[in-house]
Amino acid sequence: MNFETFEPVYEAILADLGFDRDADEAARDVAAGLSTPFDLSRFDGWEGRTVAVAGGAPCLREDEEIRRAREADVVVAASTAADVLLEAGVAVDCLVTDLDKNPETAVELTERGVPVAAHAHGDNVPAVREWLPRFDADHTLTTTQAAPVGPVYNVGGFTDGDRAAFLADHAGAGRLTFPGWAFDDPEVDPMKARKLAWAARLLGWLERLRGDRFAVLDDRRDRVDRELEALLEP
Ligand SMILES: Nc1ncnc2c1ncn2[C@@H]1O[C@H](COP(=O)(O)OP(=O)(O)OP(=O)(O)O)[C@@H](O)[C@H]1O
Ligand SMILES: Nc1nc2c(c(=O)[nH]1)N=C(CO)CN2
Repeated sequence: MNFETFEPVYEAILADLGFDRDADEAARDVAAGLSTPFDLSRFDGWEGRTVAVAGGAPCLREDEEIRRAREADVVVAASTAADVLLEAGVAVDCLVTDLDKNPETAVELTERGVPVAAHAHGDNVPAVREWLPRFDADHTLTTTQAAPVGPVYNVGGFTDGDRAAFLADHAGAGRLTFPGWAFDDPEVDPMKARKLAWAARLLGWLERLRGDRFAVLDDRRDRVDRELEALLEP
């Protein structure tokens, strides 16, 4: 997805969650100064393949969810999903993170040559300054939710998990599966619940754009469809 397509939805997210576009742009610019270009053709091998987009819900630890990740051709892990999968012996092909929970895992993965998509936004500039320089730049894709500049990319998405799905889609992924997702997780705080509601809308948008249906949305599709009608109406 290009930024022009993403921008109206991005603006709606900012308005709903009270985040500031100027702060996102400032974070992007800090990240740009600490980044080198990343060749996205590196993900060409994902084309047409089954990609598991692993989320950070507690259910990821269940055997069935681990199995779904293991069976995929490619595993893209959002944030802490990487630690759970690595512990279970499932190889991770890419980590998508905004650096707030497991940056040490990200350092380790880039050192092993596994690409990490590191996201800069208005509320994580200290983490960007601290951690980006520690990553192996050859294996670091820097992302923003604002307009892309130079070595900082935006292929759509907001939370780590849905950004991972947009990245997989951008790379031409075939089937997408979603182990470790729970939109109605009673354990999360109110802000996280609102972010998860956006993750659901963004995945709903992505499945429409792909002409696809993600089983992970089956219990929530009516609600997401209603919300998308309001969001995407001209
Ligand atoms: N119940 C859930 N709790 C947390 N994350 C979930 C859940 N269900 C799906 N996810 C997806 O998994 C991703 C990784 O979750 P995790 O809690 O490990 O990371 P996070 O660093 O807090 O994510 P973010 O910063 O994007 O909120 C989230 O970004 C979200 O897209
Ligand atoms: N400005 C801002 N942007 C974000 C934030 C956040 O807390 N602040 N959290 C995200 C995923 O959790 C993604 N983007």
